[in-house]
Amino acid sequence: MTDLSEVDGAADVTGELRFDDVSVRYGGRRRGTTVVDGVTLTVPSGATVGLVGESGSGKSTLARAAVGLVEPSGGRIVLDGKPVPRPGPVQMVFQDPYSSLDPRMTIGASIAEALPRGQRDRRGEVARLLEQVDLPADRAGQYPAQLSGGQRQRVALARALAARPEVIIADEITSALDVSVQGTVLNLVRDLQRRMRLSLLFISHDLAVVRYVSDFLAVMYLGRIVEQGPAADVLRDPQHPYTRELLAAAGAGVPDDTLEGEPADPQHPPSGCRFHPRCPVGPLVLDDREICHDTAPAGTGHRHHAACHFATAASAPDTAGRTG
Ligand SMILES: Nc1ncnc2c1ncn2[C@@H]1O[C@H](COP(=O)(O)OP(=O)(O)OP(=O)(O)O)[C@@H](O)[C@H]1O
Repeated sequence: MTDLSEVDGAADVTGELRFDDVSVRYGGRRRGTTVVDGVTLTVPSGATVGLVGESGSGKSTLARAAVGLVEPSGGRIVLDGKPVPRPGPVQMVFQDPYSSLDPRMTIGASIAEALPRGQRDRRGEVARLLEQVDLPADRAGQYPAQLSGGQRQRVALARALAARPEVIIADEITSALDVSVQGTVLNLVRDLQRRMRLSLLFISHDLAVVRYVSDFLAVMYLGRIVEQGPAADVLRDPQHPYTRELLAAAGAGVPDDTLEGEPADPQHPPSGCRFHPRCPVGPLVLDDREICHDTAPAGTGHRHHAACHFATAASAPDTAGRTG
């Protein structure tokens, strides 16, 4: 069984971010809600992992846990096998560049603030960072309100790069942007990731966007990873019924929040397989869906694996009764 962490093989690689059986609970032990539930996921060094799933599936919460904005209630998050140092090597870029930049600070000051202590020639370094995100150095004297949404997101990226990160977590970074600039920001992120050999966890509900940048894909549903693997494999041969739904919706240009079935409610997650109330596959292969109703499928974490009792059911209907 190959874990994504083994993909690169080399032991001395840096920038490998690993979520190891991570859970996050909001609202206290008794009455709280577990919105991330036992997630195991690796962002291999220098690779891009796309994390998809509908709104509320826990993607942002997982990301926030990686940068210390929320505390996991279980499991651990490690960078190259050690607890993630703060601040520094793991940087997050958020959906809304308006709220992530201080409106009272010039662009240059915002970026300079994120530079490591002891950085020499701070002005020159800010200019270099602006250049890296395709902005002229004279923008440094301007304020966020003087920039377009796309330009502000470039500044947010420059600010993240200022900290000399090994890993960038990009959470819906193109969703709030005008459609006309989404492509250029996406290209920029992809180019920077490759050029600087960054590890990138790229979060989006939009599969069309994610497939464009990702080496690996992870699909999240109600706090759990339901499928993960090399992007090409997952896209060519999706194993989980939810992944297939997402792909079909993306192919038809349908927003994922219009998928059929009961909306997922993290406060009352279904028993067994969390997807079972919406699943089109269980009833096809089994007279009753007892196993789907009663038993959570084994988690993912393998080279290409889906957490479904009938993972290959759509492509091989004769697997009825299989419980793997
Ligand atoms: N600070 C919080 N306190 C309580 N519940 C929260 C908090 N933040 C998020 N949640 C809940 O946790 C669940 C997961 O939210 P999260 O934002 O991680 O999902 P997501 O997949 O990123 O969705 P979206 O794309 O809409 O942000 C949701 O039900 C949300 O309402």
